[in-house]
Amino acid sequence: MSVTNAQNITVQTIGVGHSYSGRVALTGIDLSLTSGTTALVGVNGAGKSTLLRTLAGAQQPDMGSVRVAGLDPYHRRDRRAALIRVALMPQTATFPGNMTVHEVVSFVGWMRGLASRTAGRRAADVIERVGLATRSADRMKSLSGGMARRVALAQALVSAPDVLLLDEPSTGLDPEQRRAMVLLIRDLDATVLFSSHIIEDVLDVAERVVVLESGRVIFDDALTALAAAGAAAGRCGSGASDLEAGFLRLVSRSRGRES
Ligand SMILES: Nc1ncnc2c1ncn2[C@@H]1O[C@H](COP(=O)(O)OP(=O)(O)OP(=O)(O)O)[C@@H](O)[C@H]1O
Repeated sequence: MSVTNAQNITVQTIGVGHSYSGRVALTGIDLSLTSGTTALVGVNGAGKSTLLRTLAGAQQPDMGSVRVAGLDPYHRRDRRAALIRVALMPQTATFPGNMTVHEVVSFVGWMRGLASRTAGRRAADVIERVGLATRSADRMKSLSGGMARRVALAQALVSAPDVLLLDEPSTGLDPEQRRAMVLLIRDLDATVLFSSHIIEDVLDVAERVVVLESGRVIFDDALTALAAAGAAAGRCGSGASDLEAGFLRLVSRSRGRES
């Protein structure tokens, strides 16, 4: 079953491949994402971060092409217009420790083309949305790791991009913060692709799941289809366990084909 709407594609990859010093990270990736939330899952080293950076215009692939709202983020003519539409929350982010939370978020808004007053206002809004309003005037060096993750999300949200790419957004958060992050992602009005190792997060948020294994897409369908595959294999009967069983079954089948 296809879960994309060909008329409303906001991000697309065509035959994308990438290697690092001969080690293949991505190969033959054809993906179309439209509005809604998609989870990107895979074991360590499957290629998730590489794919997210590639879609964000942050890492030019060796092969194939990327389109954001029909624009090529790696072509000089389109790059500026494409990059305004897409934002990446990276897996690890570093911040200048002496800048305040409000300054680091509004600065990113300004860098992404907002007038400075608008950037300041939007920064205050998104800082509130990520639950850090009371820390807005604090210096970044005074924040915990989990709070810094939420600042990274606020930076991604500040320019209200059409496409949000979130690299393991809930990693390093305590259960309460994780829950808040999940609810926030669920309410985003954008095309969202987020990577995660936490199967409950996928269950709570995503409509669609893309599974990467050794740089290839081995599954791209509705969440319910992955859970159904897991239930058939393991007869678990609980959502998260069915998803996990579906995921493990896919990965082991894919590895069986390779060996
Ligand atoms: N900058 C880099 N230089 C060399 N190899 C890299 C680099 N970044 C990633 N790789 C390699 O590319 C492959 C895919 O890595 P990537 O970080 O995209 O996977 P991932 O699915 O995000 O992993 P994780 O879940 O551990 O974050 C891995 O084999 C990794 O070792």
